[in-house]
Amino acid sequence: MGAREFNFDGLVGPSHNYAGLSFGNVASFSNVRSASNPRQAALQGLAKMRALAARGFAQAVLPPQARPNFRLLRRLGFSGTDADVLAQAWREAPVILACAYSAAPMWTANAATVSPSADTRDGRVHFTAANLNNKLHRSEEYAQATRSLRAIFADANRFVVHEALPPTPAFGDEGAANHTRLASAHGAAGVEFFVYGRAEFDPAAPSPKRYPARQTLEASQAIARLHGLSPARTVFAQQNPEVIDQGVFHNDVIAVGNGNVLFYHEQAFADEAGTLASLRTALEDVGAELAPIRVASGEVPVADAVASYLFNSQLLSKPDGKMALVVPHECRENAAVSAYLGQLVASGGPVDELVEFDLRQSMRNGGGPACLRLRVALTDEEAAAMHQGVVMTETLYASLVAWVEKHYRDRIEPKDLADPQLALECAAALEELEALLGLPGLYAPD
Ligand SMILES: N=C(N)NCCC[C@H](NC(=O)CCC(=O)O)C(=O)O
Repeated sequence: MGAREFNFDGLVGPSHNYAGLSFGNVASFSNVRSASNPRQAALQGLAKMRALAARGFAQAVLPPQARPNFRLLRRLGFSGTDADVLAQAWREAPVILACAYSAAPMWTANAATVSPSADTRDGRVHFTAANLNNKLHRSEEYAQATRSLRAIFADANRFVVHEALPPTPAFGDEGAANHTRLASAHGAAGVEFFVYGRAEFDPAAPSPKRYPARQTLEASQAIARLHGLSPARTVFAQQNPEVIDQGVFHNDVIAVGNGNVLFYHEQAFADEAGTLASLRTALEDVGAELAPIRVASGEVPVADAVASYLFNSQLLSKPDGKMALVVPHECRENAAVSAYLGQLVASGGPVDELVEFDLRQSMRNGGGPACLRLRVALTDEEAAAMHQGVVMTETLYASLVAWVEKHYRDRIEPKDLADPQLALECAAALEELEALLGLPGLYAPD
């Protein structure tokens, strides 16, 4: 039975803006209050999807979320007509207004954790939407993410979309940004690798001092239980708290895995040797051998990895058995990273090609190629059973480009969030998108 990895990229929403909402995410903080270009952001994301689909990689799209989040604003005491709510929030709490307008659901690596059917006890594909409770602007994404995933993966015989974990610090969950799957092939049983930043119920465990650890061990363990994963093929490892304090707010900023390859920085994990040993043992259980690609600090310092997003790359298996590394342009602009990449593809190892994209609009908020996609490995039967309207084709690409050009602004500054017209534009865009993707009622209120 054939199986492929679909990358579900987030379609950037019409309110993409820079509000400095993510403490611990260096790019988000440094670009606070600069002007964004939502139209360009969406087109950059679509160009990546189109190019990878054209290469034969399985590519799909996850829709944006309704913004502004009036439910959040009203829950926080802003009242009256929609225009009154926006005006009052702008006057009294512009940061809360920015949270309600955030287009952060574009980073679909944080939408959910996904376990393919080859790994789960009941043989279904399991999804758990991430509660993202570390940041106000992301803390309600799980509701629409759950709804969108249930609409796309509706066949209960093959798919299950769990409720998000309790939204409390003990279960801080950031989805697939801290989860990697290693396997000999996408359809084969694999090892699920969860990386956490802190352990709530173990006060002695090390934790970062400066920036928050967003993912807990307890959340990762709960997901492994919910998804029915085999303990012998599940590895939990702690992220190095020192790199969290240097801006590595998710594991996918310092490591990425695909097939039997783990591409990682030597400082990624609290216990590098122990983590590799656990992965090796677990992989033996599925008859595979770990192929680590270790990047030393002498080759690429952590600061360069964070600035360039070298590890926030997509590692994609090609039909010839080799892998392509999908990187942002920033990797070419960083001397150490560019030199490293030149050696990597010439080394005769598993990665023999670089594919570069201009994703600057997303990068300025701390989102690289890997943040923008959720990996869903599906058998051919499962792929046929999901909703087909989200699969990237030339036709869908052309319709989405026309839709973006019709509805999106090319500039949003902080003051624009107070403009009631922007809210109307966002609503009109999403109403049309439901029809375009063949998902009527996607944004219907609960
Ligand atoms: N690494 C992965 N998988 N995802 C990147 C997420 C970036 C996102 N940025 C933001 O939410 C910035 C929004 C703002 O500041 O306006 C975040 O920090 O959660």
